[in-house]
Amino acid sequence: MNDVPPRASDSSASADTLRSASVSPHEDARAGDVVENADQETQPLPDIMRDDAMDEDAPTEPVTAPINLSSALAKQAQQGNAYDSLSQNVTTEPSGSQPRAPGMQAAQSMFENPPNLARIRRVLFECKDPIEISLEEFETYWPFIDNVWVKQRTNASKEGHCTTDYYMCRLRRPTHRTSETRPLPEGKRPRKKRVREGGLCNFQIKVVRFDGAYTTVTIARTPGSGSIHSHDLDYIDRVKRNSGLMEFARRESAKGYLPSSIYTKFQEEPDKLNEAGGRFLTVTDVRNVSAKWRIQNPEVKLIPHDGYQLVKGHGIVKSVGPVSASETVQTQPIPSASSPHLPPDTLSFPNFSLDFLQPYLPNHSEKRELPHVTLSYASSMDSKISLLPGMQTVLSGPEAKLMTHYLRSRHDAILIGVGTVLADNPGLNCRLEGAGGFGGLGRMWQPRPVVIDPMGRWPIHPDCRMLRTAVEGKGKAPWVVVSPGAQINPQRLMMLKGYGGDFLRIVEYNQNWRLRWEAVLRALASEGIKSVMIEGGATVLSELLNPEYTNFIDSIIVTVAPTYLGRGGVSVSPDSKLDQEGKPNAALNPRDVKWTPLGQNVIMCGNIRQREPERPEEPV
Ligand SMILES: NC(=O)C1=CN([C@@H]2O[C@H](COP(=O)(O)OP(=O)(O)OC[C@H]3O[C@@H](n4cnc5c(N)ncnc54)[C@H](O)[C@@H]3O)[C@@H](O)[C@H]2O)C=CC1
Ligand SMILES: Nc1nc(O)c(N)c(N[C@@H]2O[C@H](COP(=O)(O)O)[C@@H](O)[C@H]2O)n1
Repeated sequence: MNDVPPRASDSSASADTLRSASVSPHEDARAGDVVENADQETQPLPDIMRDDAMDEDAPTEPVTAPINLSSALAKQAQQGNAYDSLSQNVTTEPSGSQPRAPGMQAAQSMFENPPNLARIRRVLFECKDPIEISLEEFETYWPFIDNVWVKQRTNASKEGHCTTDYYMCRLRRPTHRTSETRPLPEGKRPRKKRVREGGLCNFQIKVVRFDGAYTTVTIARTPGSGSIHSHDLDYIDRVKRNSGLMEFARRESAKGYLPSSIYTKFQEEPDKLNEAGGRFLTVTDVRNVSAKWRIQNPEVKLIPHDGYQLVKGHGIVKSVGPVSASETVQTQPIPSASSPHLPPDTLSFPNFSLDFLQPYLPNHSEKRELPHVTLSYASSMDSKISLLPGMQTVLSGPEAKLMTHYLRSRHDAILIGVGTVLADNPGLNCRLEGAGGFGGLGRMWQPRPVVIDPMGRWPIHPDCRMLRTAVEGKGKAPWVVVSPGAQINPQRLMMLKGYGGDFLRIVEYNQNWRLRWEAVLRALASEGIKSVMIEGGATVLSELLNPEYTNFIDSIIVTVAPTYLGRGGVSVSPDSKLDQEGKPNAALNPRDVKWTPLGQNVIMCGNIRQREPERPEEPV
């Protein structure tokens, strides 16, 4: 299978696992480890410096005479523009100034976008014609497009009046480099690297600065360059953030604001954020900028912006009413009141206490190798989770449903087997009011759906609820865990990636030729997942309740429904167990068990794995 290439950072693991992949195939089982998940949301790709891409002797004169910025904009407007939003500002009015009602206070914007930024980014990305601009214009706009370009070399004229910088598109060169084995400075962790195939885009430009009576900068394609990029600007914006945008984040960090608060505030101005190339900005990007500032200012206690608060388990949420300093950390999120603008499937935030869940929930401050795993499903009195194989069956009452969505919001990922996807076509998002897409910002509280589909049985298409949910901004696109034998054609791969999802390839099997759960969990951990809620279905749950997996399962939260589904139903039941004398024994007894009535259901919470004792605070 070569449509999902191995990732450089996993080279040692994949080498091992590829060895075991030569063992004979089986429907649900192949050997392995993750080979790729090129989700680039949070990983700025390393800069690529070059050597051979440009021909030194190639003529460097532009083919046509350069035009200035306004002509370039006018020309672009005539040609029509496929992906600038209609709302983009086309005047030269600074985009920060919006008409205001008399007496209205202007809310402080996070952005100081220069005029026409979206369009000028496009002009500087496309470089259709040579363009001559003033030095001031260059210095204003270039930082917002510098993510596209990687400098190759500089030539200066003998008199020093003319400097030419040669750039190639970031996607010209592969990210994989042999310098990976270079020793790292003490205390530095190796950077997670993504492999990108080289030669993707042959777009090259030169930036000629001429210092005369006044300084001009000419930007033009070089003769060896392709006439267009092989991708759009969004693609690059997803791969790497530009430095103009990150400067806004740095300025807010220097005011002592929490990265999550800065990120939240950015998301409140989506037009300006997109205009500045920040559509794919992540909270990790902001954290990286903030971390640099904090090295110089370690004593500063970071705070949320005015009108926001840090809510345990949910990050930054908008405050309702005035918030005093002592209230900045609360245990209960307070969502805003229902509004007609919310989608019709919005669930109101539980107005009853869910504190009983707390001891069984992930503690993200805990340092651990594998994610916290919660098994959570709804069962009948006779341990059935559906009436018939492949038939979705409602067992949770309204209160238990809200609880399930709350649990989803408290986990980084929701995992199910492909049998459940085929039976239920689920959304697997959090639909509580206040979650991203339901009145919340970005993908706030939204977990990552993960589907175990070793042979690629799921016919993923844009109508699947998980993809529709992602497109509507109401959840994240799924990651599909496959084995090396899965036939994933490139169109399918590109389609899923286009939605923000991905395939994770696992090449490790257990003795029954099933994917090793430890490898699945490790793969998720390596993608930054700290907690996983496993919802089903019957095959997945029954397997994980067996003794060999109890070390990986932290807690179990079962919604028990007052009904018997009967013998034809689909059971959740681990294998039978015998004691040392060969007598039948209980297969599994959860510990620290608590039963809590919730509407017509009863919720059984228990621990499976021994919990780490709480570590005492380290003395300062
Ligand atoms: N009441 C509830 O809370 C829930 C009920 N369900 C119900 O469960 C039923 C579906 O259950 P199942 O058919 O058992 O499907 P399933 O969702 O457990 O998926 C089973 C499939 O997943 C893959 N798989 C799982 N673990 C694997 C491993 N370790 N290695 C390799 N492949 C692995 C295999 O392809 C296997 O055929 C549906 O009727 C659904 O409605 C599902 C989730 C929750
Ligand atoms: N907690 C719970 N109670 C039930 O009665 C159920 N049937 C399920 N099923 C699980 O929820 C998924 C559906 O999710 P969406 O509502 O589509 O987001 C389904 O696939 C099962 O995993 N769960």
